[in-house]
Amino acid sequence: MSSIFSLEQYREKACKQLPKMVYDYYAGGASDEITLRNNDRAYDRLAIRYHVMQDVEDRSLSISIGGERIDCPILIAPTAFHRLASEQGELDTVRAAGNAGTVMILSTLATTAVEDVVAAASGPVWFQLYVYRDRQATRDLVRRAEAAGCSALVLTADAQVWSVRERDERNGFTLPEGISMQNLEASGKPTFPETEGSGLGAYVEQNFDRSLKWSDLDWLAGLTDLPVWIKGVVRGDDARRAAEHGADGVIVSNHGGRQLDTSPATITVLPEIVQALEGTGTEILMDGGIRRGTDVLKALALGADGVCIGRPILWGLAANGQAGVEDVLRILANELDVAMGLSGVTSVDDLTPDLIAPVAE
Ligand SMILES: Cc1cc2nc3c(=O)[nH]c(=O)nc-3n(C[C@H](O)[C@H](O)[C@H](O)COP(=O)(O)O)c2cc1C
Ligand SMILES: O=C(O)C(=O)c1ccccc1
Repeated sequence: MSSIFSLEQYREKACKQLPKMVYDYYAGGASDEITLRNNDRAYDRLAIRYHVMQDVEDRSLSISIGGERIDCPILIAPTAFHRLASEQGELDTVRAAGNAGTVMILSTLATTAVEDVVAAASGPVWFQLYVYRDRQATRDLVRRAEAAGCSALVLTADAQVWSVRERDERNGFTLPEGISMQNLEASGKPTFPETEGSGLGAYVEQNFDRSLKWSDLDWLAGLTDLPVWIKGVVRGDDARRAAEHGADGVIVSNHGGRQLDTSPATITVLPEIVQALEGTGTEILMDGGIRRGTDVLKALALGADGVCIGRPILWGLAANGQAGVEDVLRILANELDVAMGLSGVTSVDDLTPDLIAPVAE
C-alpha cells in the first residue's frame, strides 16, 4: 500500500471497493449531514501556535488511559459490522490494534463474538454497550464481556432514539446472508427485522431501551467492577453528571454526526467538558472527524487524554484488512509525531491549551 499516504486516500479506495449500500452506511450521517461535515471542518478553524528551539530529538506518543499504558493515543472507536468490510472483520481490527499498541473498543453490534475478538487480541479490548429493553440480555452482555477479558465498558448514551439516515433508507440497508450480530445471538435477540427502507431503525426501535436515564449509569457501575465510560456527551453539565453517577471516563462524541444533526462539532465543546471535569479524576476521550495528526494534536492539547477514530478504521479494513487498519493507524500516528515535533513538544503530557488559537479571520 505504498502509494497511499493519507486517510483520505484510504476513504477513496474503500469507496471504490465497497458495495454502495455498505459505503453509504459507513460514510453517512443523520439528515442533512451538517454535524458530519462540521466535525471535520472545525479543526481547520484552529491554529497551532508552535514553539521553536525545544530539543525534540526524543519523542513519545504513549499515554496512560483506563489504568493501562499504551503506545499510541489514537484508539479505535466502536463501529458496527466489520465483516461488511473484510472477511475477518473484527479479528483483523483487533490484531491491528495490538500491533499498533492501542485499544480496540468493540461494538455490541460486532459481527464477531467478543470471546473470539479478545482471544485474537494482543492489547486491551473495551466493550461498547447498548442497553436493551431486555435487562437480562443486557446483563448477559456485560457478563460475557467481563468473562471474555474486556478491560472496560463503554455505555453509548446518544443512540436510544434512532436518527433519520436517508442514505440507508434509500438503499434499504440490511445485513447480507451469513453476517450477523454475534454478541446478541446467544441471548436470543432477534436479528434484523424485515422492513422496507433501512433495517437499522426498526432494530433499534424494537430493542434499545429508550427509557435510559442517569440512574441507569449507577445501575451499570454497580453491576460491574470494570471501569465504566459514557459515550456521546457534548455538554459540560452532562459530563459532570456522568462523573457524579459513577463514570470513570467520558467520551466526547456526537456519534460521528450520525445521530442528532446540527449538534456541535466535538472539538468545539471539548474545552467546556474539560473544565467541567476538572478535579474529578474522570478521564476524557473524544472522537469525530479526526483525519490528520494535527487534528489529534489539537484534541490532546485542548485536554483530551486520547482520541478515537471510527470511519478511517473501516476504510483501512475495506482497502486491505488487518494491514490496512495498521497502515491507517501508522499514518495518523506518524502525522501526530511530526506535528508534535514541529510544535516543540516531545510528549503527550506536554500538549497544553496555549498551543491552540482560533484562526484569525
Ligand atoms: C459505521 C459506523 C458504525 C458505528 N457503530 C457504532 C456502535 O455500534 N456503537 C457506538 O457507540 N458508536 C458507533 N459509531 C460511532 C463511532 O463510535 C464514533 O463515535 C464515530 O464514528 C467517530 O467519528 P469518525 O467516524 O468521524 O471518526 C459508529 C460509527 C460508524 C461510522
Ligand atoms: O450505525 C451506528 O452508528 C450504530 O451505532 C448502530 C446502532 C444500532 C444498530 C446498528 C448500528
